[in-house]
Amino acid sequence: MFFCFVAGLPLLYINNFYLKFIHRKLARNWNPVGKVVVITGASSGIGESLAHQFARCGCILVLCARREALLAAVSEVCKSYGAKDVITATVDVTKESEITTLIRKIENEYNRIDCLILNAGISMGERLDEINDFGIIRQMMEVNYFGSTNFVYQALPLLKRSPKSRIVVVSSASGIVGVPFRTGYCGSKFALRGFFTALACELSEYDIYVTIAYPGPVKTKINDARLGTNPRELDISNGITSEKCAQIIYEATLNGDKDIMFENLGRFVRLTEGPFPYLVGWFADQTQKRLCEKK
Ligand SMILES: NC(=O)c1ccc[n+]([C@@H]2O[C@H](COP(=O)([O-])OP(=O)(O)OC[C@H]3O[C@@H](n4cnc5c(N)ncnc54)[C@H](O)[C@@H]3O)[C@@H](O)[C@H]2O)c1
Repeated sequence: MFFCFVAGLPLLYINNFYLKFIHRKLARNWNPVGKVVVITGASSGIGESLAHQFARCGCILVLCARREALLAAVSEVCKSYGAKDVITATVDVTKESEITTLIRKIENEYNRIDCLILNAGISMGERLDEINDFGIIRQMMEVNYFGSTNFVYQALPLLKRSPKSRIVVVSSASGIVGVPFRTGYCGSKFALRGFFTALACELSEYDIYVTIAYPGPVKTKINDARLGTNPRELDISNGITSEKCAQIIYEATLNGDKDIMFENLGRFVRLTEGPFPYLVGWFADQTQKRLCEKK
């Protein structure tokens, strides 16, 4: 039995590679020029870099986040980079009515969405028994999970009006492996994986491509807004830049890839999390403890 499994592994690998090839072939011919690209959490970090990346391709950008002044600044840069048009909207993704208003606005202006990038998110840095308000865990789910799932729910009719449209959700490596000090964060990102994997199946008949990105550390200001009374800071100084992260996400979006594992470590974790859960769990535990410094 074991021998059959080991001997069959290369076959499984080749099969998977073949299916990926077919998938990319079907997703092909999606030219970003003039496409309506909606990005949540576009005021800073990965979202801002994604806005720059798509602006350079002459896209029509709809940028949303909560901080109006920052959004306006991102919009100016995008215009100078060649965006065909830029709309900014102050939207808190936890507020259903604000999402609805934006979707109506996009429908009136463009009557379609070609690419929806669900990037808005917040982080945390405390153990569950250090948290003095369970509201933190709820807030994680409200922003990271319900913010993205409600947005895609409301945007679906417009996504269906565009051939081969794209949905991209920015999860995290912590959406594949549980790590300490991040129960709520991991919970929200794991949940995104389940939701969007299922949604990808449902949408295949409409020729809509769903990409889930699982970045490891990225050098952004995400730590500035982490929840908690005295949260630990995850040292992301050795992470990739947000520009690099955006470029990887952009290429996977064009390919219509199902998921994105970022660096070699991420790919290793992906391959080993199923067969070697104790090893991956121990490794994640050690790494997080090393990276998290008490403020
Ligand atoms: N930085 C990392 O190391 C890292 C690693 C993996 C995944 N991620 C994920 O990448 C995404 C972007 O994070 P980032 O690192 O660029 O951090 P960031 O803090 O620079 O960006 C987060 C963005 O989300 C927006 N946002 C937060 N709450 C919101 C709300 N309620 N409504 C609307 N917008 C809201 C912020 O205003 C900001 O524009 C997040 O989903 C995060 O979980 C980050």
